[in-house]
Amino acid sequence: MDKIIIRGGRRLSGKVRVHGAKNAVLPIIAASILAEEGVSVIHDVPGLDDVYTISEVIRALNVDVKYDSKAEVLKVDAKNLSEVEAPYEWVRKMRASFLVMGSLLARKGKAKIPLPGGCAIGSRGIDQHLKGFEAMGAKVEIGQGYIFASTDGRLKGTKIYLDIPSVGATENIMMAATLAEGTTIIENVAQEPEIVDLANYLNAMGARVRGAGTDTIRIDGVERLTGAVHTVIPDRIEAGTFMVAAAITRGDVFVENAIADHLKPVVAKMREMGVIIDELENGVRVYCGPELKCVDVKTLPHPGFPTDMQAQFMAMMLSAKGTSMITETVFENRFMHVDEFKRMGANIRIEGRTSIINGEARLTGAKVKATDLRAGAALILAGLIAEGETEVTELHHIDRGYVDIVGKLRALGADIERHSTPVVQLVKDEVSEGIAMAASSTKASLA
Ligand SMILES: CC(=O)N[C@H]1[C@@H](OP(=O)(O)OP(=O)(O)OC[C@H]2O[C@@H](n3ccc(=O)[nH]c3=O)[C@H](O)[C@@H]2O)O[C@H](CO)[C@@H](O)[C@@H]1O
Ligand SMILES: C=C(OP(=O)(O)O)C(=O)O
Repeated sequence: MDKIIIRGGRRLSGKVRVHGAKNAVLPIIAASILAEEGVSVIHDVPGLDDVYTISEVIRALNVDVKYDSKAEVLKVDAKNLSEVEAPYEWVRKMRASFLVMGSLLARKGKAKIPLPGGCAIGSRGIDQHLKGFEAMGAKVEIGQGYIFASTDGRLKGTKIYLDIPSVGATENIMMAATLAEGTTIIENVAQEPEIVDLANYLNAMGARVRGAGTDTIRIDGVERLTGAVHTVIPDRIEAGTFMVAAAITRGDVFVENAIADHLKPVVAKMREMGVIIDELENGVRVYCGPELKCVDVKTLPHPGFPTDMQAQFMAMMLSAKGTSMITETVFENRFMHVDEFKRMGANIRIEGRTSIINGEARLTGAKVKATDLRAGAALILAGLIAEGETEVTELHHIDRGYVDIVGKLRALGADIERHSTPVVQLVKDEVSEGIAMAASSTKASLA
């Protein structure tokens, strides 16, 4: 069993570089299969387990995918796309696999995808995705654990109002609409930077998408799309995680590549806590004095405070003066880290969708498990200030979304190491073109 060991008490300083965004690259890879000809060359693709998973999904559709993990470049040639069924073995590993549905429906007129199911942080419905496809003329059937969608001829452009500004539904419908007949207008859409990045990539492929980043997106359907060159935006959640790492250890860290504009609520709340953040040309410098103040945070769709930073903020609140509160409005079960923090000596109370966090906690190292991706990151952050040794397990969650978090924190001065089983290490070392994909299959079958 892999584990991360942290001995707390070190102040972090130096520079850390943020990788390309997981939540931008996953829909972009799903969109790459829309291209009837030409190769897409996608830069700044992080070597994450989730990237390997979605790559395997599109490979199963007979798409040629090559990943150069050193250069972080992914090449996709989708001209031979022939299959329409995404394999359960990959979809069950990662919900975002469902994002291939819109592209498949648009390009092949049908798609068969296993129901992604719930996950630890919530039930995570897909009704808004399906409502969008149906409004465009698709017939959707659910049975034997699968969703089967089909259309006679092209999808038809129409007006769709989302009941909630779902990130995934916005992306899936956007992709489907690129090849639809006529104009699709989607209202009450998600406005995350990752939506804008997807729209930019689709437009580079020849699509006509306008309004991404606002609450209404208009897509004028085109006949065909071709491969395109694109560079993925930096990961704002990875950036935020390192910003918290700097503040929680009362350190001084330059987070290179962080785009402050994408991090407005995070920056604002950290400043409210007393953290100093200098917005520089190529990143942000984060430092602070010995004392942090308590704050209240409510997670919301963008441009509100991101739910994906909630657990990391809770770790930081444990070291602040006074009582902080977090209200989680996006996912109904995203407080699983609370019990793990308690194992480290935290005093936190949950009342409905709100956590009440008592500050100035004297955290002590303990054996804890990552219950989901960001919970895992938050436990590492807590370990950085805990007295003694913290051991974090269930690292597959963390590997979905952070490239070498241990190496990056160690380079900043943290006392942290990862203990891997030899066979996993062996697989991880396989990095040349194409081999990384095979390695991930091997790794998955070992998981
Ligand atoms: C790969 C990716 O980009 N993942 C992000 C994406 O997830 P994801 O796209 O799954 O998140 P959504 O915005 O769709 O979900 C937000 C909420 O809406 C609900 N919902 C969603 C769709 C639907 O059809 N019906 C429905 O009820 C979900 O259960 C959830 O409670 O946005 C989340 C919210 O910012 C982030 O935490 C995830 O990191
Ligand atoms: C919840 C997350 O991702 P996903 O939607 O891929 O589960 C996340 O990135 O924190």
